[in-house]
Amino acid sequence: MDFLQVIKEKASAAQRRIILPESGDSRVLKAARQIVDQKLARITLIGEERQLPRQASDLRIDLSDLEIIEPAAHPKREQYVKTLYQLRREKGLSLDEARELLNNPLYFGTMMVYCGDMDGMVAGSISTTGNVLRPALQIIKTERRYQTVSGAFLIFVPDCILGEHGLFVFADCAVNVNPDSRTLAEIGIQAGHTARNLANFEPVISFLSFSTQGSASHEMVDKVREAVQIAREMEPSWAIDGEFQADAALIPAVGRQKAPGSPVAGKANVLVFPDLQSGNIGYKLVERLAKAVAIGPILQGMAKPVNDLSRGCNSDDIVNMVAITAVQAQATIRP
Ligand SMILES: CC(C)(COP(=O)(O)OP(=O)(O)OC[C@H]1O[C@@H](n2cnc3c(N)ncnc32)[C@H](O)[C@@H]1OP(=O)(O)O)[C@@H](O)C(=O)NCCC(=O)NCCS
Ligand SMILES: CC(=O)OP(=O)(O)O
Repeated sequence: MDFLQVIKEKASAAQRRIILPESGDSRVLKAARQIVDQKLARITLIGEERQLPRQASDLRIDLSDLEIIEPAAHPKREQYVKTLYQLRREKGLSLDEARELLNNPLYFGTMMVYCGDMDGMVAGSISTTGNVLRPALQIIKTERRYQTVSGAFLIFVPDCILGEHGLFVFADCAVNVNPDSRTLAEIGIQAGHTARNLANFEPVISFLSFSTQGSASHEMVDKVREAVQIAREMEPSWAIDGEFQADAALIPAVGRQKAPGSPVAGKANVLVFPDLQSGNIGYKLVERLAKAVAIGPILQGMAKPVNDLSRGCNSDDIVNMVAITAVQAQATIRP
C-alpha cells in the first residue's frame, strides 16, 4: 500500500494540528500515541485534563506529551460561543443554546477548526456519522466550488489487478441518502479529485447502476445517465462513463462485451454509487468479504477538513485518517 506511505510522508512533512474529540475511546488514545510517535501530526485530545492521562495509563498508554483541552475551561470558550451564535442565529440558535452546544466535544472541535485554532478534526469511532457531520455541515460548510459534501473511501483490495492495482475510490458511502443527478455528478467529480490528490492516480470514473448503457429502463437508471452527462460537462477532459453494472465497470472482458468502445468500461478505478444504500453496503461488503482495507469516510467538498470514521474502526484506521486529514489540511492552507 504505497499510497498510504506517501500520504504519511506528506502528513509528516506538514505537521498539522489535528483534534480528536473522542478521548473516551481507547482506540483513539492508542492511535493518538502512534500518531505522535510516528510524527504524523500534532494531536490535541478533548477530555478532562486531570482524568485522561490517568485513564490512559491504566491502559498502558502514555499521554504525558500530548495536549489535552477541556471545553468548559478553555480560554476561547466565550469567543467560540459568540461566533457560533453569530453563524447560526438566523437559523434560530440562541446564545444560551450556542453555549450548550459547545459542551459537546464534536461542536467544540469543529469550532476550533472553523476558527483556525486546529487544522482538522477526526471523529466517529463512537459517534454516528450524522452526529459528526451535523456540526461540520452547519459551521464549516462546503468548499465554495461545491454545493454538496460527500463521503468517499479509499479501498485497497489485496492481490487484485483491477482498478489501480487493487486501489479504488468509492463514493458516496456516507452522506447523501438519495442524491439527485446534479448532486450525483458532483459526488463523482469530488471522487475524481480524491483519486488525484490522495490516492495519486488519474481517475477513470464509472457511475454504477443495475443497468449497463440502456440494458434496463427505470427512473433510477435515468438519474445515473443524467449524472454522467453533467459530470462530463463539469470535467470534459476526464474519463467518465456509465451507467454501468459493477462487472461492466471493473472486468475488461465484460466491459468489452456490454459497453464496447467505452474508455471506462472494464477499467474503472473510481466507482460512484447511485445512492447511499448501495454505497454504504457496497464498501462494507468489499471490506469484510474481500478483506479490503477501507479508509474513510473521507469527507469531500468540505471547506476545511473534518473526517468521519466507522464505529467498527481500529486504531490503525484512526492513524490513517489523521494522516489523510493532515494532507487535506495542508492543501487547504493558502500561502
Ligand atoms: C448528513 C446528515 C446528517 C444531514 O442531516 P440533517 O442534520 O438532518 O441535516 P439538515 O437537512 O437539517 O441540514 C443541516 C445543515 O447541513 C446542510 N447539509 C445537509 N446535507 C448536506 C450535504 N450533503 N452537503 C452540504 N451541506 C449539507 C444543510 O444545508 C443544513 O445547513 P443549514 O442548517 O446551514 O441550513 C444526513 O443527511 C444523514 O444522516 N446522512 C446519512 C448519514 C449516515 O447515516 N451515513 C451512513 C453511515 S456512514
Ligand atoms: C461509515 C459508516 O458506515 O460508519 P458506521 O459504521 O459508524 O455507521
